[in-house]
Amino acid sequence: MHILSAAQTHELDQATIEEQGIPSVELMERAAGAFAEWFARHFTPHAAGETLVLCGPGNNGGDGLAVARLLYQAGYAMRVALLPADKQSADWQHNRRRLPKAVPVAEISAESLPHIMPGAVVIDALFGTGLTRPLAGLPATVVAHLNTAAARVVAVDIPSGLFADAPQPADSIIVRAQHTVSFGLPKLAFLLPQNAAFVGQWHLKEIGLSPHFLANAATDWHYTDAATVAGALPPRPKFSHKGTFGHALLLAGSRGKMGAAVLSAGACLRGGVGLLTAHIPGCGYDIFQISQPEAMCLTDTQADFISELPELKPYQAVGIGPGLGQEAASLEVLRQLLKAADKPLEKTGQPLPLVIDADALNLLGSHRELLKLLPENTVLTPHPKEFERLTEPARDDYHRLELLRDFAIQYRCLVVLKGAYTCLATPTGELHFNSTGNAGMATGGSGDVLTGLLLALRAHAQIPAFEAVRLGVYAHGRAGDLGAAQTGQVGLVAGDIVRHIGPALSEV
Ligand SMILES: NC(=O)C1=CN([C@@H]2O[C@H](COP(=O)(O)OP(=O)(O)OC[C@H]3O[C@@H](n4cnc5c(N)ncnc54)[C@H](OP(=O)(O)O)[C@@H]3O)[C@@H](O)[C@H]2O)[C@H](O)CC1
Ligand SMILES: [K+]
Repeated sequence: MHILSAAQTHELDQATIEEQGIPSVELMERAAGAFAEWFARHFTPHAAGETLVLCGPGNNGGDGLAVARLLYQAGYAMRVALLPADKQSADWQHNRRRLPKAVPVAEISAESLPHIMPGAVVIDALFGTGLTRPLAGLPATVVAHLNTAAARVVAVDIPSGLFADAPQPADSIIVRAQHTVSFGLPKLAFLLPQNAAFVGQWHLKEIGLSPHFLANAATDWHYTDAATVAGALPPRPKFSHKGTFGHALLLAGSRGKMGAAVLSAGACLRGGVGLLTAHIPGCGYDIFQISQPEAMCLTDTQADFISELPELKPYQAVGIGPGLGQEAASLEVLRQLLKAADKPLEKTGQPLPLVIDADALNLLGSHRELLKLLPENTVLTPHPKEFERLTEPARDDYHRLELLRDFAIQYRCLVVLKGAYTCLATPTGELHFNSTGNAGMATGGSGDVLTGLLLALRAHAQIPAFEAVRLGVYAHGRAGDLGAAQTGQVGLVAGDIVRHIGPALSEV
């Protein structure tokens, strides 16, 4: 699914109206209808009590007026407060006329701000995607008043005061909504941690926007959902054998961190790899062989860390990092691996696929001269702190996305920035935000599981690099969601994610 800029969203509206030959108020009616339907499923008229709709002068306010009418007709007690303006949009005026006389309407002024009881339900329709500057003056006063009222706020399309697609001053006055009911496509702002307190839970409503425009819109921002990855995993042919799905090598573990190697290996096996060999320090032999009998195991001459790179010929992909530690000898192994992997393989003509995680990323961060050795399409899976070590501290979430994109382009690699809405950056500068996963996955070992799964998918000869990573990120999150459905988010551990990789992959 695409993510569009505010300007493109406006073009999308126009394209829909022209293509479908409908008046623009019809599109507003669809949006208001979708909002009212969501509202009615979340609040009974009794639970909502007297509901206040705050309306601005544009089409977001027009949506609010239409919502007030529809909810009034559905039996809700409604009142409306209008922000004064020199000019209101045509569709606003249309819906102002259609508002039943029985709904009380007040004009807002600094002296008469709407009275809001604690716990009251308020629908925020002040500003939407047409916001052109941070709120100031009366609009800012109204929003600050709303934010201190301890109301239950549901935003129409986007919380008022929030830019849909761009950074804004840190002290901007923005509605703090519990829910945001948005139309058509997710807004970039919803996917950034810095906006979570404004957006609350967001819900997407289909309003029949032009599929033709959506398919052809030029954007570097994408949202990976179930439809995106459907069919990405080729069916296993009847006459396949274990060689068909690749032989992966995992370099992982050190004393006290063998669990990372075990979890990562488990995920790789559940990710459908044909064969897995793990190269681990001597101390981990019994632990690893007992807990992962399906994998083969090579032990390093060092007991506590990895100091040797095995012969790479047998392998179709290599993962390095989980539980690795940062010994000087392990750094040398990483250096040798990067050099060896950069030669094109006989079979594919491509460099050996690599997945680099955890301490291997930290080693890259502390020895940045190694970055230029990264073979094309290498997969890096940093969390924001690890990413910062590879680049620089980000000013805000938008700046971090900029750094991420630049890094992926400069080093021609696939960078998976982990977090809620994990973001995959590609060498061509696209950003793909993931839709699956939950806060239960913020637990030790979760990243090791992702590395193992990505390793399995990169070893698969029939899945191109980018598709493999996008699929792996999606399936990892989905496995976490399936796991949390059983354990709850609090009780979820990384092993639960491993156990649900199979079901997650069979869904796609
Ligand atoms: N496809 C869809 O998503 C649909 C969306 N709909 C709804 O329409 C809004 C977008 O409506 P639009 O009229 O473009 O914009 P807004 O309602 O957000 O606001 C525009 C007015 O607000 C003024 N403005 C902008 N910034 C400020 C500010 N900081 N302070 C005060 N006033 C501001 C602006 O005037 P200017 O001064 O900038 O000229 C406009 O008067 C979308 O979010 C949806 O809710 C459709 O209903 C259906 C399809
Ligand atoms: K709004």
